[in-house]
Amino acid sequence: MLPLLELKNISKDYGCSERLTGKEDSDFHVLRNVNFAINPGESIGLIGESGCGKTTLAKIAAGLVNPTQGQVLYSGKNIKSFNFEDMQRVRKDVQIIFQSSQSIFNPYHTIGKSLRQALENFEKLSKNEMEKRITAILDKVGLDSSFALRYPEKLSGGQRQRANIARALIVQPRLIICDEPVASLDFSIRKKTLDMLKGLIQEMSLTCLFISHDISTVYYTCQKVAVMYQGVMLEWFPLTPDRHLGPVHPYSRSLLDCVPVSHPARRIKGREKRLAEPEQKVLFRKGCVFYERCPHSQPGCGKQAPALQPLAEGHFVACHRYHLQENISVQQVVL
Ligand SMILES: Nc1ncnc2c1ncn2[C@@H]1O[C@H](COP(=O)(O)OP(=O)(O)OP(=O)(O)O)[C@@H](O)[C@H]1O
Repeated sequence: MLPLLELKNISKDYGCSERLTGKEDSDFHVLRNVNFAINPGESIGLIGESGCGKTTLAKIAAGLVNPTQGQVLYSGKNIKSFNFEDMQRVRKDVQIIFQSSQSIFNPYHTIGKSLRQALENFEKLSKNEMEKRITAILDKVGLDSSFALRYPEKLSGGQRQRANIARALIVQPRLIICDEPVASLDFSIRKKTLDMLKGLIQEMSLTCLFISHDISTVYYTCQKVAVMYQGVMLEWFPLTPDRHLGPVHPYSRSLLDCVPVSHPARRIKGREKRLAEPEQKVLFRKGCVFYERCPHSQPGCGKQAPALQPLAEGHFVACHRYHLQENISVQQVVL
């Protein structure tokens, strides 16, 4: 199957002010050789801690930011070769739901006017058709038509995030990128909003890239998970109901350990040690990016970066533990 969206060897550097003075290595490397593909109808979760480059990846995927290196393929075609009309199609087909709905809406426009503007960017509809689309989408996200006449400040955080979801879905996209869509919401409405989003993804047969720092949210909504650390993909694993192994990379497993467990007997001892903060941001170097924080690091890990290699069907991991120590089985390493 041809992926709907594919990122090939994507790197992104943000130049520092020193770059103007000619010091090229002062670039800030946010993404390094990231490969990513999403097939039509798939829901993939992308997890990693704050600042690892998730939003940058999402913006590159949506064509909002250019990568420093690498290619973005939409339906198999490099978007660099796209003309204005082709790019408009990508902008319509790929919509992002950002974490905070606070700054998404113009405070001087009603929700209805903002939704209308989103539609006008891509479709020529009569006034009547537009009003029908607005009422229908508000209804889908659980808001009645009176919300179209309200200003954003008159909505609660949860209602505004629903309106934000309506803004992304009203143009009938093919792929939605949900960038921490419930992180800014109260715990009491997170599950309800996630349920609604999950239902709409199924109902509208959408392809979904779900970004979160919380592995449990992704477990709830996706079929595959990609784990990123400091701009490098460390693991890809499937979330099938009969999964035996789950994630195996030490970083992915430490993310799993962060999920609150109610039963004291099932809590993991030594969690604080495994999740110790790095003393400083690790800049890209030869070895594994997780080397300094890894509870299982060996001298070889600091010298050579591990490649993302297959471990089982649909499961890839970039860790020397699995690929250098060939005499150790995966089960032995994980247990
Ligand atoms: N336009 C920019 N110019 C310079 N640096 C940037 C820019 N955008 C992002 N960064 C930096 O790139 C790094 C990755 O940012 P990004 O927003 O992609 O991370 P993230 O994983 O989405 O974080 P969070 O979960 O907190 O949103 C951060 O250190 C950020 O400061």
